[in-house]
Amino acid sequence: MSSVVVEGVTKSFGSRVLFADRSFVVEPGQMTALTGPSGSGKSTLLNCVGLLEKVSAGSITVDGRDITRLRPAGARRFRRDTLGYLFQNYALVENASVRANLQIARAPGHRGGPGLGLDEALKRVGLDGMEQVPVYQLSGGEQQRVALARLLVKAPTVVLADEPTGALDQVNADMVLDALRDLAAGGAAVLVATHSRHVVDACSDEVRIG
Ligand SMILES: Nc1ncnc2c1ncn2[C@@H]1O[C@H](COP(=O)(O)OP(=O)(O)OP(=O)(O)O)[C@@H](O)[C@H]1O
Repeated sequence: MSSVVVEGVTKSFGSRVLFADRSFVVEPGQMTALTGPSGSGKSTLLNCVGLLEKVSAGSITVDGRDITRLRPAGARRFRRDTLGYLFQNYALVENASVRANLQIARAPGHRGGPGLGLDEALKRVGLDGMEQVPVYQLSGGEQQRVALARLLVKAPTVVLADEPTGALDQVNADMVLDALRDLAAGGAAVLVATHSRHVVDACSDEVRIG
């Protein structure tokens, strides 16, 4: 179980301050919506928690460790063992099969929950029978569902989702929200950047920036 403690975080690009002195906590079991106008820095803040961007000031503590101070090897371990993400570009290996993309999620040493088996996860997202298909042959919505299945297999203790229902129809959007809620119910700390009221309503609380 991991809580994410964001304390006094500021992010600037050059002289432009995107957000300043932001503090909030996402507890294990909580699904928090991150909202704010377009350009306010929601994706950037998720990227800071995912260690894809550096904070300009402040700390982000997970399991009592300030992850903004991790060296590259520690950052890699954090991403591999603790973090799961559902971003707009899906971050899948396009030439590999659906099954291979899910197998990567269970790297040795990961510290997530028990997670779903591969077959169960594929069934859950409606992609059973497609294990051998290379990802590049799938539609955008199907790729999004592979990324979701990968999260369910990994069962990470910190989950970051960036506009996870943006490109999906209602049925698939609800599938994504149900899965994220299940991860939270299993003890994950889930942070979801969104403009959608429907997504905010599915969350247990809301942090606004901008
Ligand atoms: N590497 C970078 N260098 C300079 N500016 C950047 C960089 N990354 C993001 N920005 C700027 O920071 C601002 C915030 O972007 P971000 O994508 O975090 O906003 P957002 O709140 O997620 O927006 P949206 O709701 O439209 O997705 C944007 O104006 C963007 O151009």
